[in-house]
Amino acid sequence: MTTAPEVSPVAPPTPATAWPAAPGAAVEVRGLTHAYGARPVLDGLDLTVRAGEVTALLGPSGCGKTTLLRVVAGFLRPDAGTVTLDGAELTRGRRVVPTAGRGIGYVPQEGALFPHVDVAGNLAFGLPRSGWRGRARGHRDRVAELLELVGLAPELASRHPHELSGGQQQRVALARALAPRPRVVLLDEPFSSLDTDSRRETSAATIAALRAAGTTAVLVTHDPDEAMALADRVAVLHAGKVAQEGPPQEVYHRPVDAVVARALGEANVLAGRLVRPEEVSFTRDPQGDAVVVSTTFHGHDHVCVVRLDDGTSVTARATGTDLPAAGERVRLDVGAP
Ligand SMILES: Nc1ncnc2c1ncn2[C@@H]1O[C@H](COP(=O)(O)OP(=O)(O)OP(=O)(O)O)[C@@H](O)[C@H]1O
Repeated sequence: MTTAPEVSPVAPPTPATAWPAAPGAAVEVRGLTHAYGARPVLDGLDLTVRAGEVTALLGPSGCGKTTLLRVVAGFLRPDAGTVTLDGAELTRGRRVVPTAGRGIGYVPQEGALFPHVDVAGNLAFGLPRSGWRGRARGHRDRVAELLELVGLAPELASRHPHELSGGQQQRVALARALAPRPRVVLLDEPFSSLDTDSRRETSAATIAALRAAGTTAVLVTHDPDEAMALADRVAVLHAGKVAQEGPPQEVYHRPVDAVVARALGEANVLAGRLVRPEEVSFTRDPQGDAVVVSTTFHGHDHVCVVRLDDGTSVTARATGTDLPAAGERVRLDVGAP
């Protein structure tokens, strides 16, 4: 059962309804610990989210990504640790700044929109409530601006959520989260329910909108390709902590351990050295030291599993049409792709 956090408000850092564009903000998470009953999920987790950047949180199902987002958003009170936004503490001991006072937007996987209200109504929900006179006009302008920001046509303002595609719905959910000009937006696997084409298009539009708004973002995903393609930095969660954080290239090519290496994609660990499948090449050779176990076609390339004579299994990526078949002998070379 999920229980509501006991919220003992401390003064929010700034009003959540600030109309002028807020600068990007950095979130600092220190020593965050949370257990559901006796089961620890976060265990002294540290994470820095840099201002104006997109940080992807990557990790397998159940590793605590959503739990971390819920703590940062203020939906869940942690057992221990601190969260600060722009240097202002959001948690202080067992007291927390309420969600509404944090200046943080949240985009869940799906189903975030109010079904009986049109798009304009959904967006208006995220807008500041101050200034009654001229508000309708101001809201109309802002709704148009928000739709443009997320790459949606202005005519969609009068549609209801069920008259939109899944990708369009997620863009409206993002626009609504951006409406009050939050300093940070947290996105919890926002593209997971979309099919491949819509996913690519929606994720690109989402990142473009975040960058245009200059909003700091945390994007939860368990897809390493998505994390590396979309984010400025990637943080890999493992065993309740951030195992490694850094730019995608760095985490991919210089993982701190095999767990991080595998979180970012296929990896071979040979005699203590990490080798990515694209760094392994092989040529047909009856005198070679390995035999092909399987070859799987992936459109852009093939993934080949090859077994060395000492029993070590190695995964390689290969392009071309004349590839050795299962059972053929090959010679392996390891080097830069
Ligand atoms: N309210 C809750 N009560 C008890 N256990 C929970 C609760 N919420 C989450 N958990 C458990 O805590 C662990 C972490 O869950 P969390 O949702 O944070 O993981 P996640 O990394 O976001 O997973 P996914 O990628 O599948 O969404 C899981 O084992 C989950 O079953």
